[in-house]
Amino acid sequence: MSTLKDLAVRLFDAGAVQLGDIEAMDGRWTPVYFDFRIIVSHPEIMMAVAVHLQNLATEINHDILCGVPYAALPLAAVMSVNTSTPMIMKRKETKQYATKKIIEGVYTKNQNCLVVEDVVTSGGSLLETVSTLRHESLTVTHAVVVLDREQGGASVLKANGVELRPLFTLRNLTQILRDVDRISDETVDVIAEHIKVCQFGKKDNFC
Ligand SMILES: O=C(O)c1cc(=O)[nH]c(=O)n1[C@@H]1O[C@H](COP(=O)(O)O)[C@@H](O)[C@H]1O
Repeated sequence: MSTLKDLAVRLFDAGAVQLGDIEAMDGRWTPVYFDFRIIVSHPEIMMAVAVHLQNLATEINHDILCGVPYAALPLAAVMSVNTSTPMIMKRKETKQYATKKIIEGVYTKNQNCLVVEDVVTSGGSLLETVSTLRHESLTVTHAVVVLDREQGGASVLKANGVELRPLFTLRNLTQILRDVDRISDETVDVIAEHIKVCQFGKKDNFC
């Protein structure tokens, strides 16, 4: 299995990391944006990310997997097949005809559902999925994610009974990329400052 350091470099070289003044979700700005959707075009990277997430998942009691739509759906699917763990899919909107479902797949009340996500910033997207799953009487206590941007999402999730297990944090990922000369010291500093001033769930944040 590739190391996390190898994986970070492969993600960067595949174009998953964008630097600059970038508009992220909900009109917020960031000096670095991670687009992990590109891994659908790189099966070997997809497999490596899924296997690393599976390893995190072995320490968490779960019966079923659910990826946050859409970026984490293929990741959850690969994990499901690799580990023979059933998966369900949360729709973005309730289907308007026939089954009228919000969740696709088979599940039963009180099953432990492990949520899979690509990026956590404020924790909002993940929480939305958790709340739908809980509404369907599934138990959710943990989420595995590729990247925790360390901008308050983990605390928000913890306050809502969800423990986050990330493969990377924004600081350790930027440090890895600095160590292999993919990014400059200046970029590391800009990102560190962004993490400091843009904290969700806090009063004085500048996001
Ligand atoms: O908008 C973001 O904050 C974001 C930053 C980033 O580097 N990569 C990224 O994919 N995102 C998007 O932001 C979502 C997570 O943001 P939160 O809902 O604030 O946790 C992800 O599911 C992505 O849609």
